[in-house]
Amino acid sequence: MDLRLGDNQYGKAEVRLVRVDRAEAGHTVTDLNVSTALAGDLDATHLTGDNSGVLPTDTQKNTVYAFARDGVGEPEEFGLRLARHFVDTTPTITRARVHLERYRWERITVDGQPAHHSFARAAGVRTATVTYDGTTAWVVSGLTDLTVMNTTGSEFHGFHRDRFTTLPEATDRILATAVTARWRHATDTANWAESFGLARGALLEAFADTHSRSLQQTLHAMGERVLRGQPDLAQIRLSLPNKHHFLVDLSPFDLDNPGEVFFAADRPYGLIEGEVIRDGAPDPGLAWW
Ligand SMILES: O=c1[nH]c(=O)c2[nH]c(=O)[nH]c2[nH]1
Repeated sequence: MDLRLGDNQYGKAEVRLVRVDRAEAGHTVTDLNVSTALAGDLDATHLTGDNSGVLPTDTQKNTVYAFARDGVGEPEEFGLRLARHFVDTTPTITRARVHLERYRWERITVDGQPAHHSFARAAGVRTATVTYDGTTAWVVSGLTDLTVMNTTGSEFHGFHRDRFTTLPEATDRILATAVTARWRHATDTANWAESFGLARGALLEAFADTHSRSLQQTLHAMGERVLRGQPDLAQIRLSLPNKHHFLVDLSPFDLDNPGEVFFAADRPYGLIEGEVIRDGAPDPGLAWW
């Protein structure tokens, strides 16, 4: 035969799970979007329609909800529980990948007091991807949609010019981006909450205190700051859309514009992506991304 079945995986995408912990002192909300992807000996279903080795995606969804009955914990923990369960209990499945997004709900304050059971959805999403192959569990933590802006301290000049280049050299511009970052842990045990807090803080601090000559340079500084702060992190990848802010020409109205009035464009946008890797970090194999 000149054709063969290539790589494949299957699972339930975007299982929306909200868990309420009803402590007397105050409720807490865990709001997740969970996606499962299983791989293994699945030739039969593709080639002959024999589904005896297929754990239905409906069952995978049910497992997410059933496991949540005991509590969810940190996204990495919940992902590890699920991934290990699918591989360790399903004969045909040799690899499970569980991707989680956790949405933020902040407690509302009433007359200076934290509300008992009222929350407002906050910006920014925490992410985790766990991949387990029956032996090793790879854990990647991250965040997305963390929108940040520096109103000065950003330059972009000295770039290559050709006959299509019109961009003026900028010695003082707005730098804004919505950070997507994923960092890979060298181990499958960690204080996930603390590690996430440190990484998020490092990203924000590096963005704020790096005098930027390009978003590429800022990206590298952000990645470096995260890895320097946590020796157990092996690798970080960043994807940074350059949210351009163009100074509006007010001269038709006989007005100057000393860097105060901007047009915030939403597209197109520069998309700057890159990674920082620690020398000697274990090979992530298929787990990365
Ligand atoms: O920080 C930047 N990097 C670029 O590569 C680029 N290209 C561009 O047009 N503006 C910018 N800004």
